[in-house]
Amino acid sequence: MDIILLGPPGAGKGTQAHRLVEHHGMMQLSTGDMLRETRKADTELGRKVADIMDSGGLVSDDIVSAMIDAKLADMGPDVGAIFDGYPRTEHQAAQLDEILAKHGRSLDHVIELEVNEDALVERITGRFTCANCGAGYHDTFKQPKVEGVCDECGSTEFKRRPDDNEETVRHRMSVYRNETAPILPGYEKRGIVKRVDGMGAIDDVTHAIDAILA
Ligand SMILES: Nc1ncnc2c1ncn2[C@@H]1O[C@H](COP(=O)(O)OP(=O)(O)O)[C@@H](O)[C@H]1O
Repeated sequence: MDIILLGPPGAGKGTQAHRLVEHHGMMQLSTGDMLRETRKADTELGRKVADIMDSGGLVSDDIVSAMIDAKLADMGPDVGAIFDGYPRTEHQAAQLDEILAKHGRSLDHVIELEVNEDALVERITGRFTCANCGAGYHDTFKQPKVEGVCDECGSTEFKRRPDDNEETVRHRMSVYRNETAPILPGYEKRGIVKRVDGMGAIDDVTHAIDAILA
């Protein structure tokens, strides 16, 4: 089963994708995570990607689609893919259709996490993750149970994303509205869009997604 998790920055796509990986043995394909790896390299591409990400703009469609194509080539046909942060433009959506067809796969659901944009800025600017296992936390909403220690793996190292500041977040929201939201009508015509209230508790959102996948 292949699905897209869709929603603005901070909607909780990454959090829910991690849970789907744990509960359903699916594979998370996050172009944001892939690009964060790419930017670490001291190469021309790494520096270009870092500049674009820090401004909140979009990396080129061909670069991200090639990354997705390469990941799917390595995946067994029975492992479900969770597309997280991809596709983000109408061109990427068309590219994904071609890539899926090439690998003999198809989309089952596009799950849209519906959220209130004003709340997102607070969510995003307060978030941080475990540097070791990637577990997500928040200054106000979800501190580790023991201060400074990851609940999941015990690590004491945490990190914040450089693009999680208010100015960049607001730009990423407008990019979502202008570039990404327009891909929804195409999927709606195919009857595969499912909407989930992304403002509820993390567990409630997970239950709603589980019900769609069941
Ligand atoms: N599919 C994509 N197409 C173009 N750029 C992307 C794509 N995925 C991620 N990026 C780049 O990486 C940044 C971070 O993406 P992501 O981790 O998905 O964060 P968020 O959903 O919180 O904005 C984006 O702002 C953009 O610059």
